[in-house]
Amino acid sequence: MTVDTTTRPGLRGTAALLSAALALVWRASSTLAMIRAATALVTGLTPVAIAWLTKVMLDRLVTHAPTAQLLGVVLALAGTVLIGSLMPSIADFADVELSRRTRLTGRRELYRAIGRFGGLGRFEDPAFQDRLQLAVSNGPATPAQVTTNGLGIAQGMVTVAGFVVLLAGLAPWMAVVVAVTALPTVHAEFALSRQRAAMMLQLGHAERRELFYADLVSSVTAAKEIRLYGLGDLFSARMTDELRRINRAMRGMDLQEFRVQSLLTGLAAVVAGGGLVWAVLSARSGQLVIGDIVVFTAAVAGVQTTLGSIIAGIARTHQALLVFAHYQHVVQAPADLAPLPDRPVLPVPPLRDRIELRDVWFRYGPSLPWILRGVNLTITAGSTTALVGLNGAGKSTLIKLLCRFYDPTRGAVLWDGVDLRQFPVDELRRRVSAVFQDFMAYDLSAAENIGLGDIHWLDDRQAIVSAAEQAGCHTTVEKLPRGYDTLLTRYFSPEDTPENTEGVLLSGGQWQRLALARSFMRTGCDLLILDEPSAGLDADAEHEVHTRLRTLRGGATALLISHRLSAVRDADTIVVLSDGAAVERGDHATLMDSDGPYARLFNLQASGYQPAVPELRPPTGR
Ligand SMILES: Nc1ncnc2c1ncn2[C@@H]1O[C@H](COP(=O)(O)OP(=O)(O)OP(=O)(O)O)[C@@H](O)[C@H]1O
Repeated sequence: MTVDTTTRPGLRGTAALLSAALALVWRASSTLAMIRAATALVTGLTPVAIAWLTKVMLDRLVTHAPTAQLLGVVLALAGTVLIGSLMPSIADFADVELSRRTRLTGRRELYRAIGRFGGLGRFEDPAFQDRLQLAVSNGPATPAQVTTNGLGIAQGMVTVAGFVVLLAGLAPWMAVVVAVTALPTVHAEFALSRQRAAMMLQLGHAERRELFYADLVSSVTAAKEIRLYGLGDLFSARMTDELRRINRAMRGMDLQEFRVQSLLTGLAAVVAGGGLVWAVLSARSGQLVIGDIVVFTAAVAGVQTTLGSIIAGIARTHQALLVFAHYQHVVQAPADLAPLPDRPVLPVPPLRDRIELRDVWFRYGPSLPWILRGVNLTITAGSTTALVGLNGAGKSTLIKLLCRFYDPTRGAVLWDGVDLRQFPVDELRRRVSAVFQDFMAYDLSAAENIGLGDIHWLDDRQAIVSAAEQAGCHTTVEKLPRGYDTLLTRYFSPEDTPENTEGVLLSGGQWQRLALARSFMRTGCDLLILDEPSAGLDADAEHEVHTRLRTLRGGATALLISHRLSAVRDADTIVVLSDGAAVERGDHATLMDSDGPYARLFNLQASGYQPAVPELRPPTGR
């Protein structure tokens, strides 16, 4: 794991984080923020006013002041107590509501930022995932925590300032002693908050693993294998191990905090006790009157308690800011797909001529092996190109580059001669439709599962039905209990139909047809990519999909990946990818004549032995 610099952001960094957190709260609700600030000011002044009014009342009582004056101060005292006791409820309400609204705004801005990540690289970076996890789980709550704690600090400062003024009138040295004893507390609290924030980041990794095992044990997707292979206990044990590790780290931190707090409380008690002895002795010698002792005691206790809470508030704010730093890191992350320097950004024109991969080299990380090694490949506009090759040859990787989920490590992908990096990525993707090998099965209705292929037509039932017809799944969907409105999951239940509360699960091949229908929603796209579109289809369906592909793609350029070579023999061009390079290309007849790797694989499948994965061997014993 990389060392995290956000645990020590420095003074300027802290100030920037603070203003960003406060700005987020202000965006969430400026009115509530102002109400909360007002309650902090009033609450801060209340204890000082009470102490002072108590002193005045006692002095008037001792000096036998007129009843009206005495009652006046009693009424003022009662009014102050009343206002003071109302403030916490108002502050609590404002805090909770402000926190709710800030979380909403924070989450919205965070997910908008995540949506702006154009590529996939960040999602595969464990260090970034740790930050992301922290940003998602705790980040949006931190600005409200910063504000509440910040106002608590301001409120405490008002109280301390008031008490120090009162205390300085009686014993200036005591004000100095109380302030000096606060210094070790400040230091200790800062150190603790830094440690806690660093621990949270480190635990993020363990928490993700714990969540991973917890999800596995309770997920319907994993339920079959877990039961068949008897993995439940293993995964539960791993989950509890992670949880134990997390608890151990947190317990260690709590204990350390407990020890430091106890020491500091002891120090404060010694100072307060010493002060009280002095005050009592001074009163006996006539230097102080009874009201002075009340003010003195209230001021020492008030200053110490409030200083304690100010310091704890600063530490909590500091810690919340350190967590907020991860949120900011994610929200402000620069574009992960950098445009080409010194080249203009261009609108994406409709594909007229060809897509070309020119000497493309690619690896998923600097320390990972090369997956594509100098691929040169031309995909002619309006034609069907099939990409074939053994498992791991790099076929899916190549289409990920075409969709610009990653940029080539070396070389370029050109769209009618223009480097893909010169196009706005969203615009490029609007010209592409795809069925990925690991396509999504959404826990939504059948109509939505198809309509998501083009959200502009999400509510257009006619467009959805027509896409389903093209993919050959219209009849299947129509026969579902609620037709296109049937929920394709048993994870949720339909909200509006109490008499029919169960969703329906589809078979693998049926899901694949739905994914195909989803890709057909995007009519008028320039490039249609089908990565193993027929792997889960029965023989009839496979034949139908491939024979109809020419009409289905409606003039678009098609790129087809399949292990069933009979399915791609009609393609205009077949490209064989081997070990990260395009080793053969041509139409079926040409490649068969040349008797190379394609012909060998084709003959192997045609001979009756038709594995979907040609090189797959039966597992050997260990
Ligand atoms: N996100 C990733 N991070 C790191 N390595 C990856 C990633 N995705 C794929 N690889 C590696 O890249 C290589 C090529 O994978 P790819 O999925 O492109 O092969 P393929 O030709 O589509 O294989 P198959 O026929 O099995 O689908 C594999 O060795 C795989 O381990």
